Amino acid sequence: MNVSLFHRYHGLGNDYLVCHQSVAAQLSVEQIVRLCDRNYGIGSDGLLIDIDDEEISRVRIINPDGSEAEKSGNGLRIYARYLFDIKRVGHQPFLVNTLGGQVSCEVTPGAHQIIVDMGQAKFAPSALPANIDGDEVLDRPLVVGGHHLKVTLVSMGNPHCVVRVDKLDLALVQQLGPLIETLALFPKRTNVQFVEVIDRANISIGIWERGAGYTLASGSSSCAAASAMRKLGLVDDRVTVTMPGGQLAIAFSGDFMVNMRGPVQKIATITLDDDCFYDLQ
Ligand SMILES: N[C@H](CCC[C@H](N)C(=O)O)C(=O)O
Repeated sequence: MNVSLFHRYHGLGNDYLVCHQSVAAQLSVEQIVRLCDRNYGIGSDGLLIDIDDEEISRVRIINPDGSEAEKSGNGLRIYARYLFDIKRVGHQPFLVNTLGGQVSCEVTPGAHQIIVDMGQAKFAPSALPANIDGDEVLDRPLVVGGHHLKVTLVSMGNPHCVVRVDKLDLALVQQLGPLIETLALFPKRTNVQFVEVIDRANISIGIWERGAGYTLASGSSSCAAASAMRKLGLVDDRVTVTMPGGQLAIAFSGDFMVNMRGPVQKIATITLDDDCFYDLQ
């Protein structure tokens, strides 16, 4: 493997490695899983692959379990900052293509606050996909692990099962998250958020990510949770989403078009040693 540079960033403690497609082309899925391992690899909540040989920059989002995600909110803010750092973009808004659709990004002055138009929240179960009839699943009863839940299904390009609770309990997120993620109801699995509505402008969420598990923050989860609460009429058009890792600002326009604004920080540029993969066949 030639010199393999990885750029490590985080958005509210949800961290990603970024690499160029030429580096990723040399990696097997097993090696990407190893890269994301926090003991045997560099450690990360996922890998962002920069595809720069198309008219519009494209990012592939790989979860720590090797599965590919259609979209990532923190991932897109980090990718936008990476493109700014390598001088492919400036402070003018620019388009980025993802598996889950095209988004518009903007790096604000100082490059620590990034704005992403995340596209439209969709409530049809088929958009996730979910094996359930009907146009929408809103505050629907669902029993999981003996707990009687109220769930709303939302797609941000990637799937989300939003559980509304009176009081957020992060231990319950970690207990029920993996059960919900892998329900047969979700043929491509799902991300999971538990949501407590604080008032019409504030929600608190706990996150269990598809293919990544418990994370401190999630941009697409913030968009999905805020959209679900907006759909239920419990919040207005501007919502601050508070997570263990910090806060994101969500704003709605039109028909559930979702705008997200939040921080990104660069941690390090890392040169990977081939020996990291020595014990892999
Ligand atoms: N694990 C997610 C992708 C990353 C989402 C999260 N890190 C974000 O910031 O949106 C999925 O499989 O859909």
